[in-house]
Amino acid sequence: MLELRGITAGYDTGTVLRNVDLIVPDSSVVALIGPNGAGKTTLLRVASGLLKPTGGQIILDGVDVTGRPTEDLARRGICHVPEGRGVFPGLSVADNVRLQAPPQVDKRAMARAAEAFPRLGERATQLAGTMSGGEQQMLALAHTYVSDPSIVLLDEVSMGLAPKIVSEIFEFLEGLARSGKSLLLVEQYVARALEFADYVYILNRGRITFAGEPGELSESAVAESYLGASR
Ligand SMILES: Nc1ncnc2c1ncn2[C@@H]1O[C@H](COP(=O)(O)OP(=O)(O)OP(=O)(O)O)[C@@H](O)[C@H]1O
Repeated sequence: MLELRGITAGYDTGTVLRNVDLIVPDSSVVALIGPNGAGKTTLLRVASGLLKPTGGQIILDGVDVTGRPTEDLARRGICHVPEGRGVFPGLSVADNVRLQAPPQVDKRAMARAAEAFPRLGERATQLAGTMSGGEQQMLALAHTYVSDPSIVLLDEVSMGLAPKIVSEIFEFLEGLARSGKSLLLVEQYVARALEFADYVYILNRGRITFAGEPGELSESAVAESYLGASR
């Protein structure tokens, strides 16, 4: 279980997150939604250790891991798929997959990636940067299968992709969830994310304005939280 307790964080330009509490229970899907600039990406960066919070704690399976480096959190089972895919465009698909894999699965890494997305298997020698946007996203997502994490942080993984590819990606994520992994999902397709999620948090201007089950959330509450941000 991942617990973010009273997280305050930001950049040189100012504080973005203020006293944020969020829990990702074991084997559950948590959706984090909110308007542009609310701080969703910043919160995922804190959760994976890429950004150190200025206040609060990160508790992973009961251990306080606040301030630990991102490699340490990765070893403890956190896998972050960042916004914008994060593949190495000048390397082949197979080399990208090998780089993502922990040493113990290195030799089986490409076979596992192809199990997750057969299209990657057909394109093992192609340079990642020459693949379509959807294929590059599959490559980034293969990481979540190959490295066998317990908690997966997903930042707008369907962004800018055709509906058919988005469906394929959601099917993959549903498979991950069924296999017992926990997901923390930042997603622009709010309705789809809510359908899939066990719990939902709304973040608005760096504060949590709703935490609960999707069924407790009315459409008007979602709309209000988004519209509220632009006032
Ligand atoms: N590296 C950075 N340096 C300075 N400010 C940043 C940095 N990254 C993000 N910010 C600022 O922090 C605030 C929150 O950004 P963040 O990307 O976390 O929001 P978001 O909810 O993910 O937005 P979006 O839905 O548009 O991706 C914004 O005002 C943004 O300009």
